[in-house]
Amino acid sequence: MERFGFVGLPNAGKSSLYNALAGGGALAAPYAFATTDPNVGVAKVFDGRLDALAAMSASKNVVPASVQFTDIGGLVEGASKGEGLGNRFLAGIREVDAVVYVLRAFADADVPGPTDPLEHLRVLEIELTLADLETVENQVDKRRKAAKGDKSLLDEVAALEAAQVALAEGTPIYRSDLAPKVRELLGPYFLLTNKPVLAIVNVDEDSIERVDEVVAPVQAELGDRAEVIGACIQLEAEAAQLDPDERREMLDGLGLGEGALPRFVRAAYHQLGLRTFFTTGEKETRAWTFRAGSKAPQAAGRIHTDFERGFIRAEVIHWDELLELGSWAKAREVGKLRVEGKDYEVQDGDVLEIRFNV
Ligand SMILES: Nc1ncnc2c1ncn2[C@@H]1O[C@H](COP(=O)(O)OP(=O)(O)OP(=O)(O)O)[C@@H](O)[C@H]1O
Ligand SMILES: [Mg+2]
Repeated sequence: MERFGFVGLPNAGKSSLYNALAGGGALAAPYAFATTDPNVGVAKVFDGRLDALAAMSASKNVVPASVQFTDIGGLVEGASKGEGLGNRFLAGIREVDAVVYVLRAFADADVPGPTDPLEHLRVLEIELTLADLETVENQVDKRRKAAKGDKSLLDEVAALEAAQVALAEGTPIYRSDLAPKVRELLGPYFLLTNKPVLAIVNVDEDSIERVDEVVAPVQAELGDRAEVIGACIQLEAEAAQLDPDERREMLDGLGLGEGALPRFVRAAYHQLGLRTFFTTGEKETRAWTFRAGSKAPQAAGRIHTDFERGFIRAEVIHWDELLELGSWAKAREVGKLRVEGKDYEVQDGDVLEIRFNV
């Protein structure tokens, strides 16, 4: 399952975000290094399309897509050199698929630390960049030597050298102009700044009405390199403790609609290049995750490896078209189910039925 790692300074709201997504379980406290060991949880990907399809099919079981996330301890200036519990914390996110920056913008006299999200961003990126620079410096000579005997490594060495230049200038890889191909060659080094980034700006309750204003400078700084979302994580975490009806009432009362979390999880999901297809029936309606650009057999393989191995064809209809027709049987009757073969590129929102033979 795809995994996100939260990073941020102490008291930024990482554990609160974890609790908001997981419905509790992590210690959120107004002192630095409240979190010492990583918390790993699973978040459902809220998806109105899934609920609509489940209602249409009167499904007994509804299964949303889900992603994993890791909450680690706060990083401080010097973390890359072992300050605080830095090195240990950083190890906890080496292998995540994407990084979520939790940037504090809330003021609270009882919670120590800076409240300017740009300052959080600055310190955070310095630490991640320095940690990566150290990794690259440790590897580049070794790889150069290895490349003497194995010319196939030359591209990788060039990629490391390019990364070293960018990082030494203080540029995180994801913000550098390194080509996608070069970034791919750096994959084996699990660089922290070579992952997609999503930022969440944690505002105070009084600022939720002008959240765009608070988010703007961060979005301006990151440009199109990262998506930025504003939320009062504390409120979202409190809402997450309630049962669904009460939660809706609370969030609605605050003018927050469904709340920021569903949007956050969807954005995170999208950022990773993840997409959803559905299967639906009386027994179950389910959302399945696949990578953007996948062909039908690979996408079907997310359901079961046999579906990929023995793939024959898929019957396909887009979710909204199916919903309009009202049932799978009706869609078949009026000839709206498309028959697609091995080369079909599955689209986000497709509803599939797989024919296979093993
Ligand atoms: N939007 C907010 N407004 C007010 N208080 C908040 C907000 N978000 C979080 N807090 C509070 O700030 C404190 C720190 O939050 P939390 O423990 O989630 O931070 P953290 O990033 O996990 O810190 P650490 O790195 O020390 O583990 C908690 O007391 C939490 O309740
Ligand atoms: Mg914490």
